[in-house]
Amino acid sequence: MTTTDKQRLRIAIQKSGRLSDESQSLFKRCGMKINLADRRLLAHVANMPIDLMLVRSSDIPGLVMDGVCDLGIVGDNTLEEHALERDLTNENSDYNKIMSLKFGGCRLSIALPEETEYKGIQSLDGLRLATTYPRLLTRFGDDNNIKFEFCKLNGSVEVAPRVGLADGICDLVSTGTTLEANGLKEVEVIYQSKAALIQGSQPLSAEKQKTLNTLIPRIEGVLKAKESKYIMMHAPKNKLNEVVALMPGSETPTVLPLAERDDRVAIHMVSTETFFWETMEELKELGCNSILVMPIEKMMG
Ligand SMILES: Nc1ncnc2c1ncn2[C@@H]1O[C@H](COP(=O)(O)OP(=O)(O)OP(=O)(O)O)[C@@H](O)[C@H]1O
Ligand SMILES: O=P(O)(O)OC[C@H]1O[C@H](OP(=O)(O)OP(=O)(O)O)[C@H](O)[C@@H]1O
Ligand SMILES: [Mg+2]
Repeated sequence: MTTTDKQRLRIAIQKSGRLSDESQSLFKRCGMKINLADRRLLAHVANMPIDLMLVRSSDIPGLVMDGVCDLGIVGDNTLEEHALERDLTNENSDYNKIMSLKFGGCRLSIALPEETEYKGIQSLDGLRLATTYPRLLTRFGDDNNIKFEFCKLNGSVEVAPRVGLADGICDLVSTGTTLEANGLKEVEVIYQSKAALIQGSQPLSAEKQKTLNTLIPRIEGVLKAKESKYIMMHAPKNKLNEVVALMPGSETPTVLPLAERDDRVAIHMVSTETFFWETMEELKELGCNSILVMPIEKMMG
């Protein structure tokens, strides 16, 4: 490893799968020019001292905990499962969660064949469940005083009950389509997950820390901008307070006069929460018109 390599912040992200596009696009929006040649597993960022390591998501917690990578983007589910596994074998399981990101939302749930009558948590005692997450499932069992048998599968978990491998499953659910397609019903949610940016517990060199200090506000800015909208409209001057009160998470609006209209003004403001059609309809009822809702690319300060 050259000295220059040592000064470059190394970040592990998923190579391909549910988190890979969002992870790359987050960093691109932070201004990184990523040199992603086909099949290259260590991508240099051309304009910042950062390298992206493209790996399986299940390897990311270990790479960060062992200090091979300085940072990583991984689902809470994978992270927590790996940490519990390492605790069991007395391996280092330390990490810092820098922030939760706003993608990769899913839940870890227990599901049973649709025809099984579900009689509450205690009725799960003694069942054999297929899962990729035996540690999280055991913790749920311990918290509820029940025991499971496992069948560890790393993919296609939903097929296990149909082929007689298990009584039910414990797997990730987002829309519920996969459960439905496999004749399963969700009976208990045991863990809620989102993608997270994590850091190893080892201190960073001064150069790497400097890069991280630049990167964090940029990520926060991108995440904030994602939910925020720039809103413009024309509003009746005498309804100004009611209009502003309707705006979700808005900061002080800019109020501008309109040429040749004393009774109406133009309002510009940033709304930091999801802006719904219903709000636009209410604004219209208050007499607003020319309502424009525009995406914001970056935010700072
Ligand atoms: N259906 C889903 N909807 C939203 N997020 C999901 C969904 N399934 C998984 N995830 C999240 O994305 C992460 C990666 O899932 P994905 O299926 O792409 O990879 P994997 O097969 O679990 O892992 P690996 O990269 O090790 O092969 C999961 O750990 C979870 O946090
Ligand atoms: O509730 P849904 O929206 O249907 O999503 C749930 C499915 O998504 C994940 O698998 P994925 O599609 O990532 O396939 P994999 O088994 O290859 O990881 C998860 O393991 C479920 O099978
Ligand atoms: Mg998957």
